[in-house]
Amino acid sequence: MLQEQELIEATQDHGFALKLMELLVIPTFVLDLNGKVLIWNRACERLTGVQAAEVLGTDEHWRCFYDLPRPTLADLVVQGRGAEVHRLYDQHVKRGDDGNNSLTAENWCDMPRLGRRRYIAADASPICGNDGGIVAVVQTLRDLTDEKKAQIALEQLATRDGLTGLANRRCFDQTLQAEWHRALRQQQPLSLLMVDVDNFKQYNDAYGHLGGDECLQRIAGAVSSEMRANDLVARYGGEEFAVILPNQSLKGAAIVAERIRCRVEQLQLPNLGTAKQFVTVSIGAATALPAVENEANQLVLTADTALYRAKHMGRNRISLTNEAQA
Ligand SMILES: Nc1nc2c(ncn2[C@@H]2O[C@H](COP(=O)(O)OP(=O)(O)OP(=O)(O)O)[C@@H](O)[C@H]2O)c(=O)[nH]1
Repeated sequence: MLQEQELIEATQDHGFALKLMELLVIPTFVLDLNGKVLIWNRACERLTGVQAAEVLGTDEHWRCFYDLPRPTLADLVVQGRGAEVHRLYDQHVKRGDDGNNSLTAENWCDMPRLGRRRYIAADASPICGNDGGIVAVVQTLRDLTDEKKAQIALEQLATRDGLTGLANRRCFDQTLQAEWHRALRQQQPLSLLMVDVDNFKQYNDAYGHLGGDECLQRIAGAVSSEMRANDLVARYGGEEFAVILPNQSLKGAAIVAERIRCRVEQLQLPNLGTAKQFVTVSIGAATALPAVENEANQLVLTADTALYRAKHMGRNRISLTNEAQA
């Protein structure tokens, strides 16, 4: 809050507006048309940990926010580079629609002086002179780190399985639909693996439910280790996992499935009393070339049928079904 005495002093000063800006509780800085810092208010000092004396008259203000050189939002306005805002900032970006080239954006900032990242929302607007021409650009900042972290935590809760950290069933359903439609548009195959732990009831009986939980976590790690960037592995339910393999043929899916099967076997988690003596998985694989007349659910059913066959044939194996043959 402005101190009363400071406010009185400010109003008596010719540079009332400038003084007021310096005392604003909102972190604010102002650049001249050469991109040099004219004002760096106290709230901005507090937010960045950088004193005004260090940046005033320089164009080094980016260092207060980033480890590597890049323009701030105000620089984009000064340089007339507003169109680049989409490339330089996270998706939470919009251009000012008031026709005066103002910009609004949010992103994670390194905050080198503080030594910890902060999520900052910024607004940059031109200050115009009497003739309407731009004389400076003002940038205000809001620290939204706590809100952003809360949002990320909520999103995690909504999409992650609590035990394994994998995508949960809800996330799987949404991703499968999205990938199905993408494959339909791009006329690419979509493959799915259903991975089920063998004789897991026996494992639970022998090692207890907590032991069983730990086993599921180890298997989740083994399955994830075989994934590429665009693949999705989810906990489908209980001791069953599902793997979405976009743009993957049945042959490619079979290779991934076999690698997963081997990887779990190599964990050598003892499951005494079973044929193999170790924890193993059975995997059903299916591939579809999506068409408007069929649905993603059919792919799940087909992969499930293949899984059932793998179990029936003795477990610790993979079984393939091309959807067209199902
Ligand atoms: N520890 C633990 N066990 C679970 C969890 N979810 C499901 N299970 C157990 O997984 C077991 C699954 O048993 P079944 O469906 O009979 O299958 P299985 O014994 O693996 O036999 P096959 O699948 O035919 O090889 C049950 O005992 C469930 O209680 C979980 O989150 N943690």
